[in-house]
Formats: sequence, C-alpha cells, structure tokens
Amino acid sequence: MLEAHELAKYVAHRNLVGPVSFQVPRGEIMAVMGPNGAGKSTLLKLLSGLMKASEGKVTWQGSNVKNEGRPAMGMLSHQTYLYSSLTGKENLYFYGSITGREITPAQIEDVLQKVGLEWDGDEEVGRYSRGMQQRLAMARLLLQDPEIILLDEPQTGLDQAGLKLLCEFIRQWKADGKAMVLVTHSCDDIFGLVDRLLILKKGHPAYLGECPNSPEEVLKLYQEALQGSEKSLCSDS
Ligand SMILES: Nc1ncnc2c1ncn2[C@@H]1O[C@H](COP(=O)(O)OP(=O)(O)OP(=O)(O)O)[C@@H](O)[C@H]1O
Repeated sequence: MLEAHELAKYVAHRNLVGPVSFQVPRGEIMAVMGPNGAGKSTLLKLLSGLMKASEGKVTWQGSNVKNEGRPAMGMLSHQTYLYSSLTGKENLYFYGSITGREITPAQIEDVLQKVGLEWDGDEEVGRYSRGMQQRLAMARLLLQDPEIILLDEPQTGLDQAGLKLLCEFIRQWKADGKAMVLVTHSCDDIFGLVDRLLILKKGHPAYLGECPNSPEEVLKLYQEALQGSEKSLCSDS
C-alpha cells in the first residue's frame, strides 16, 4: 500500500499542496482532480521524490520511502522526458538500464509491439509525433514494470486507439496489483477503473473518498467540492 501522511509542500510560506493524507492499496487507482494550479502535479512530484516534501512522509508497505532503497516507481506524464536525438529503441535501452536490470533486444521488441511502434523503433524520437512519443513512454513503463505507477494526464496526445491501449494497460496493471495515482482533467474511459477520488482546491483536499461510478456523478461531486466548504466534503481525511 502506498500512503501519504500529512504530506505538504510550502515554498516561501506559500502552500502549494497539503497537508494531505491518503492510502492507495495495491490494485487500486486514486484519481486526483482539481483546477489548474490546484497542486496535482506537485503532489505527484512529492510522491515520486522529484520534489522534497516540507512536511509529512510517503510510505510503501509501511516503510518510509527514502531516496535510497526506493520502491520501483514509474511515471507517465504529459512531459515524456524522452531524448529526441536518440531512437525509440535507444531511449528504451537507456531508461531500462537505469533500473539496474539487464534489458534484452527481445524485451524491447515486445514492448514496442505492444504499443504499436514495432516499425518505428529505429527512428529518432525527435521525428515522432506527439502521440507516438506518448506511446513510447508507455513502452518505457511496460519495460520498467514498477510497483507504483504515477500517471499525470497520461491521455495527452493519444488518439482513440492509443487511449484504448492505455485503458487496457491500466486494467492489466490493476490486475497485477500495482498502486496507481492518476491526475486527470477528463472523465473518459479510464474513470471506470478508478476506485478513489481526491479533489484538490488551492492545494487542500476538498474531497477524498470513493469515486462515483458515472462521469455525471463525478462532475457533480467535483462542482460541489469546489464550491462547498472543504471540511464538510472531506469524508476521510
Ligand atoms: N517549484 C515551484 N516553486 C514555486 N511554485 C511552484 C513550483 N511548482 C509549482 N508551483 C506552483 O504551485 C501551484 C500548483 O502547481 P501544480 O503544477 O502542482 O498545479 P496543477 O494542479 O498540476 O495544475 P495544472 O492543472 O495546470 O497542471 C501553482 O501555483 C504553481 O505555480
């Protein structure tokens, strides 16, 4: 289980996010919603360790997540962090190797095939379309096979087929027991897989609880949370 305990980030006395506490058990997805600037990406950076928390801590399976001995975490975001002068395959070799595992050509071919880039692996990533880059970032995640997956607007740039593929991967990751946190602005197909919902308003949790089943209910809850008092809508924080 991934847990945030009173996690907060302040910069020059300005509260960017938190304090917020939540739990994401293995095999579950927590969606994070909120207006622009609400602190969603900051929260993911705190969870991933890209940004140091001002207060609180993150634990995985009950142990403090520190930079040393960090559990495997993977990120799929609107920023791909791919190297444009390297080919698709070279990017995968590079990112695969920094996990410390030996990566074989067969594994590279396999993940490229799974994301529909089997003919594009030798092309420089700078020549990829935005959607192809996002598909390559999905291949990188498949290769890394982390226990915790952080998804920051992962739909960015994907066409309908790419979105369907992403949903299938997320369904499989859920079945495999990954713990996932998903930042999103849209109630698309992925939402059917979401278990819990955190709505941030100016960095504070305006709602934390079960995720409604239909997009209409999510939208209604979202609007109520942003209009209403933060405390009264906060079911378990
Ligand atoms: N390193 C930083 N230093 C100072 N302020 C920052 C830093 N990073 C983010 N912020 C500020 O923190 C606030 C939250 O930003 P964040 O990117 O987390 O929002 P968001 O909810 O992800 O927004 P969006 O929906 O637009 O992606 C913003 O006001 C932003 O300007």
